[in-house]
Amino acid sequence: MIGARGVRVVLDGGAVLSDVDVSVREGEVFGLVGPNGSGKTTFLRTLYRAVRPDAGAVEVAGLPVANTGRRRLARTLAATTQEAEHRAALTVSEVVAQGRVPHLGLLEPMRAEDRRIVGEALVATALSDAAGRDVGTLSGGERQRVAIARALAQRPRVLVLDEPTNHLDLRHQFGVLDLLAALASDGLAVLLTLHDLRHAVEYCHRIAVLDAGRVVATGAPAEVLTAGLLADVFGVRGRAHVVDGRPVLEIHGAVATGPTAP
Ligand SMILES: Nc1ncnc2c1ncn2[C@@H]1O[C@H](COP(=O)(O)OP(=O)(O)OP(=O)(O)O)[C@@H](O)[C@H]1O
Repeated sequence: MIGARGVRVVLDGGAVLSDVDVSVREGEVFGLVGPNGSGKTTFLRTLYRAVRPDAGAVEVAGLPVANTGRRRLARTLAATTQEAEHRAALTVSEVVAQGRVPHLGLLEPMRAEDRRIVGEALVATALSDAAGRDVGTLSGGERQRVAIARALAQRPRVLVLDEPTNHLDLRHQFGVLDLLAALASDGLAVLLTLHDLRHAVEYCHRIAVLDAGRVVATGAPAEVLTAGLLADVFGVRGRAHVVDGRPVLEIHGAVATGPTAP
């Protein structure tokens, strides 16, 4: 559903992504992990045309992103971003209803079917009780869920989420991850960035590890997150292993850095 080959992105004269290959299949939760500044957000931005690769090709559900109009793309791919969004005086349900725009004709009002889909997105994100609230009055975590609900209302085949568990309390972190797992098992391709590697191990079918703009490993999380990779890329001591058939990640702390020379 997502196919990126040889992607290179240069920003301000520096290579932010080099030779990135990522493929995400239908029905898969795919995690993009890596330290701060490794290029995760920039890669996601290439998928919805916010960043144009300097080399390589990106396809979403068979559509070449470079030659596909935003509206056509938005009927296939929905994204939630980390960028602050300022929406003056809109209610939660009005924001979620924006997800239907790519499916409507110009100035065409929402149909009963669209309203049903918006209602389902609110239920899926536990926001039905907040439907009439002004988004400006919501907490960071609630706004995160609104963004996910709007993406779901797009009824995409591919869902791309930048740190969807950011700002969420523990219950809602697992709520969102369980929801994404359920959506993937219904056939959606889900690509997300994550900082919590335990979530990556527990929820992702596969991950790609980005380090300084390059993919250094791709595969099942428990196989990829070796002690050596955790130390080299993330600077932590730990390992992933399988306990009672379930992958588990142990992290014991930061890699000790020796005393700095005077
Ligand atoms: N518009 C831009 N112009 C110049 N450099 C940029 C721009 N956007 C991002 N960068 C740089 O590209 C690199 C990768 O940034 P990116 O946001 O993709 O990383 P990330 O892995 O998502 O980081 P984080 O985990 O901190 O969110 C960083 O060094 C960043 O400073």
